[in-house]
Amino acid sequence: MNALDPGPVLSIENLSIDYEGETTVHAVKNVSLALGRGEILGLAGESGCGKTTLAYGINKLLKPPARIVNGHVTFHDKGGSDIAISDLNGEPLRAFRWDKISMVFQGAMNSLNPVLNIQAQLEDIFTTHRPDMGKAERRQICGDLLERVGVNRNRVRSFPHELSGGMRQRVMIAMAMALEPQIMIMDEPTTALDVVVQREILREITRLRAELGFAVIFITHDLPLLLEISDRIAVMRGGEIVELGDARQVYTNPSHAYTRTLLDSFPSLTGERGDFIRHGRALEGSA
Ligand SMILES: Nc1ncnc2c1ncn2[C@@H]1O[C@H](COP(=O)(O)OP(=O)(O)OP(=O)(O)O)[C@@H](O)[C@H]1O
Repeated sequence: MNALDPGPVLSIENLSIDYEGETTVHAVKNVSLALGRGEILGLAGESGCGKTTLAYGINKLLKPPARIVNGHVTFHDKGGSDIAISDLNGEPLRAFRWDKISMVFQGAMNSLNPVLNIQAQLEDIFTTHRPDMGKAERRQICGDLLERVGVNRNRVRSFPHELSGGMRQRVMIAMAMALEPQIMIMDEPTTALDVVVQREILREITRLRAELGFAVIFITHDLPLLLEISDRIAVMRGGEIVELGDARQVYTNPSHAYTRTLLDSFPSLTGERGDFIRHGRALEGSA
């Protein structure tokens, strides 16, 4: 975090989201949260607790029957201005999404267009959002972006089916990073990948965060993984945040009984296999 600019990059105040129907589901209940600039915030909780609904709510991606029934989400731009995300619509909202906050989802790698090569798909972001950028610069940046996420730049000519799942997910992360957003929301971004590839990508994300300074909201039900990469962890249950604290404190001394239950449900957190967590960056006291 930048010591000269300690303010949050995002504030969520009393956000409540319902799915309206014959029986209304209160999916997110009165959530308040401040995301620090450059912080990795892990959002944990069992299936159905409201994590994805909250992520969509932050970026105004919800569709009916979902409805924000209360609360505000404010983005604090590094330029100093505040943007009320709930008030954005149409073109300003579309521009805001890639530019200031971007998202990567679990199935994101399958959303690449199968008939266009990677170059065309990466370039499209710049032709849309940076129309004044020249072709040569665009091409250069597309290659740079791939290298940044650990994919050889000559892969720009590949089509999605020529890449492994891990590579495609890296391409999606490159796309989400293309405009250097101040926040990246990642919803189970590595769940579909094998453990080795998952770890490599997570290492890449934490390295890039250190290099570029973006904040991350990282969503997963995999608490051990969150303990490894997060500065702070929020635990959701039944639409509410029941615990919010730094990763070490959540691991060693959770304040809510439910967090303990969640921690105990991961056998890898106990015994020798838990070593990797205790030696993790966030838990070494320097976070
Ligand atoms: N389109 C919908 N219509 C009605 N209810 C919905 C809809 N989508 C989600 N819900 C409900 O909202 C609640 C929160 O769901 P959400 O998908 O946000 O949870 P989650 O924590 O992200 O779960 P998972 O880890 O399984 O993705 C759940 O009770 C779910 O059944």
